[in-house]
Amino acid sequence: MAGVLLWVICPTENASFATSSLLSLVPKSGSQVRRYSKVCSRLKFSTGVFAAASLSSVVANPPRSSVEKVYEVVLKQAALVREQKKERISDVVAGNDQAESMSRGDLLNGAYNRCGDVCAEYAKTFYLGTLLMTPERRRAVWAIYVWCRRTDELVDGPNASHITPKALDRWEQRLNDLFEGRPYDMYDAALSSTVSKYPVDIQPFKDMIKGMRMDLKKSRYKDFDELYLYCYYVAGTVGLMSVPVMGIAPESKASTESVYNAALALGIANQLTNILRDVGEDARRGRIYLPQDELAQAGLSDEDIFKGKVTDKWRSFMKGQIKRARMFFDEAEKGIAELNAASRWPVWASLLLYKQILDAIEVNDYDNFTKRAYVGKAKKLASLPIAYGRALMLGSSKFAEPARS
Ligand SMILES: CC(C)=CCC/C(C)=C/CC/C(C)=C/CC/C(C)=C/[C@@H]1[C@@H](COP(=O)(O)OP(=O)(O)O)[C@]1(C)CC/C=C(\C)CC/C=C(\C)CCC=C(C)C
Ligand SMILES: [Mn+2]
Repeated sequence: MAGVLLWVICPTENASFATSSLLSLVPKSGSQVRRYSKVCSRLKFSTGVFAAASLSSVVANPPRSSVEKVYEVVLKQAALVREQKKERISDVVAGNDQAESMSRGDLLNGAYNRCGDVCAEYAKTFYLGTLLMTPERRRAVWAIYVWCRRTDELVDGPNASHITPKALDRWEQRLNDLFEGRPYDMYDAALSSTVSKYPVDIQPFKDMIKGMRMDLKKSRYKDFDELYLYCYYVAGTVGLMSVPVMGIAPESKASTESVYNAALALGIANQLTNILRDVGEDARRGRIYLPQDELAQAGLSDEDIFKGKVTDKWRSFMKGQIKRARMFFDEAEKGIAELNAASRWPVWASLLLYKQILDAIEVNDYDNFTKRAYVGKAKKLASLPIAYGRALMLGSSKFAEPARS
C-alpha cells in the first residue's frame, strides 16, 4: 500500500533520490541494513525498478517502517510549499495582500519581540544566528522556537509531573485554534501570524505533540525503527517547520523534497546526539532511549545502563551510535546550501555546535553516565566564523543538485 501511495505522489526521480538517501543514512552492517534494504526495495518498487512479483517474494506485506511513514510527511510538506508558493505569487500579482492594521501590528510586534527574548534566553548562540536573517524570517523562527520550547516544557519542565494526555489534548486544541487565527495568548498570536504568512503546515506541530505523548508512556525503544519515529516526532519535525520560513534559495536546483529530507536529517541527528549525551541523566529517570536490540547485540542490558560503568562493550556500542548520528549530520549538510543565503549561517552554526557534542563524548572516553559532554565557549566561538565561511562559500549555485549525490 505504502509503495503504491509513494508511486502516486512521488515522481520517479524523487523516489529514487529517497532510496539512495535512505541507504546513505544507515550503517552498512547488521540487522539495520536488512531492515532498511526492505524499505529501499519498497521505494524502488514504487519507481517501477523492481517487478511486483520479485518484491513479493522478498517481503510479504511487511509493516510500514518509520522511515516510510516519515518520508510521506516530507513529500506532503514539500508539495504544500510548492502549491502555496504559487498561490502567494498570484495573490501578490492580484494585489490581494492585506496590510495589517496599525494597532494590531503593534501588539503583534510586541508578541514577536517576547518570542525573541525567550529565544535569546534559552538558546543564545542560535539567537545570535537568527540576527543575520531578514527581520521577517527571524521573528517567524523565534515564534516557532517558542512554541517548540513550550511544548517540550510540558513534559520536561517543572510542572511535568502534572501533565496528563488530557493536557496535551488541550495543547493540541490550542494549536488548531491558532492555525485557524484564534490564538490563546501572545506567543500563540506570534505563531498564528507566522503560519498565516509562510507555507507552514500543521502536521509537524501535531507530530511533535504526538512525540510528547509517546514520551509520557514509553521508556524503552525496541529497535532503531521505533527510536527513529520518536526522533522524528520531537526533532525532525522542527526541520520541517523551519524550512518554509528559512526559505529555499531561488537559484536552488535541488528538489524541494531533498531539502526537506536534509532538514529532517538535521533534526534526527540533533536528537540522536541529545540522547547519546544524556544517557546517564535519562537512566536516572528510568528511561533508556537506545535501541534495545542493538544493546542486546552488543551484550549489554538495561542493568548495565543503570550501573553506568564504561566497559569495552559500552565503548564499542557507543562508537556505532555516534557513527550513525554523524551519518545523519552528513545528510543534513548536503541540504544547507539550498537554503536562502541568509538562513545558511545559523543552520551551519547549530549543526557544527551540535556535532561537536559527539566529539566531546569521545573525549570523555564514552562516559556519558557521569560526565556531561559539552562544547566549551572557545570552541563555540570558533565555530561561528567556520559556519559563516561555509554559509558563504557553499551556496546552491556551486552545487547543482547536492542533496541527491
Ligand atoms: C536544509 C536544512 C538542513 C535545513 C535546516 C532545518 C532546521 C532549521 C532544522 C532544525 C533542527 C533542530 C534545531 C532540531 C531541534 C532538535 C531538538 C534539540 C529537539 C529537542 C527535543 C526534545 O529533546 P529532549 O527533551 O530529549 O532534550 P532537552 O534536554 O529538552 O534538550 C527538543 C527540546 C524539542 C524542542 C525543540 C526546540 C526548542 C528547538 C526549536 C528550534 C527551532 C524552531 C529553530 C531551528 C533553527 C535553527 C537555525 C537551528
Ligand atoms: Mn526536553
